[in-house]
Amino acid sequence: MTKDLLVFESVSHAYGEQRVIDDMRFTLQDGEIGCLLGSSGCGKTTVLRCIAGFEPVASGAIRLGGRLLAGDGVSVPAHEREIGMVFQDYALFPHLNVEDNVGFGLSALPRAERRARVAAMLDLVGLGAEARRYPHELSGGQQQRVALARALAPRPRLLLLDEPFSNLDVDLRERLGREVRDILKHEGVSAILVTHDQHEAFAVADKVGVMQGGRLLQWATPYTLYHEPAERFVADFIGQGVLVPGGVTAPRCLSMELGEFCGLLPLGFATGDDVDVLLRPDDVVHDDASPVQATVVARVFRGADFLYTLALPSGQRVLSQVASHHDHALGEPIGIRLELDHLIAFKRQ
Ligand SMILES: Nc1ncnc2c1ncn2[C@@H]1O[C@H](COP(=O)(O)OP(=O)(O)OP(=O)(O)O)[C@@H](O)[C@H]1O
Repeated sequence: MTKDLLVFESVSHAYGEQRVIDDMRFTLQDGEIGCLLGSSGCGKTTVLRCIAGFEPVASGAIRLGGRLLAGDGVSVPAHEREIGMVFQDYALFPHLNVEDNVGFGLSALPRAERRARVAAMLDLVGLGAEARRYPHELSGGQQQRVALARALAPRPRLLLLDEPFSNLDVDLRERLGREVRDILKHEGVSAILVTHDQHEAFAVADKVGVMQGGRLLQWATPYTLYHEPAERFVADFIGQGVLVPGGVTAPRCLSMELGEFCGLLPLGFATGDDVDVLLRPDDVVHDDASPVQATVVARVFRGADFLYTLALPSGQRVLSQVASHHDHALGEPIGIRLELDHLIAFKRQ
């Protein structure tokens, strides 16, 4: 049975007059990895700082495992919140070796217990052989693993990770992201990750929250965000796709340049509504037999497939993902059709 761990209840925060978190609500279940995703300055780090206890909340409440951490005149000091943190720049102590870094927060434990916990944490992150090395003798990825081991050692109830992989190169970022997910799941530790990298969010997190200008637009699984974006911004921000114009011609029937589609439009639209329809590259299928032709205006070879940008007769652009043996030149017309199993549409204002 799932249990609420972190509950964010209508939290707002301002730096002076500037409101940077606006009535934000979400719940992280016990054992879940959540991610806050958004572009620079949208307030992600401020949310983490409020959870960690480095910033007060202006209104609302934050609870962890049923305990009120902040709000209603309460503010539990940061060191009493049972929360661990991992930062972008690792923040290791340069004068301590790896095992002393990892054991730093364990001074209350008896010596033997502390040594055992440090050894277990180093094994967990695959750095048992590096225990006596100093941070400057390690690669960036190894340093981040030490930071993770140090944060997990005191058995926090929640781990906060602020852009933990952004100083690493792309390959390592992906690998470490998967590793960190496996480690957190193995230890049963819940976490909140902050990133502006959508691939990272999808690879690591169970739930992702898309933020814009201090607001949380949607908090959902990566699958739901991709297939059922709740707002136009989320549709645009998550994955690749183009919003194309269409009109509702009958109940649940939509007409657009690429044809008429009935039965797929969600409820909530009225005949006569003008809408924008989200078309993902995998919705637009290359088919030589199709009467609908589009012209290749840009192409990116991605190994397994091409991502074509195509112009419809009206000039409207769409993206199409096509298997890589279909090699078409710029300017060439190709047949396309839509293959939709559901429709995402937004009413045009
Ligand atoms: N200590 C501060 N005092 C005043 N304003 C701040 C402070 N920290 C952040 N801000 C402002 O609050 C807003 C949100 O900042 P925050 O760091 O939370 O965003 P972010 O989404 O984490 O951005 P990034 O991805 O660039 O780190 C920004 O406009 C920022 O300029």
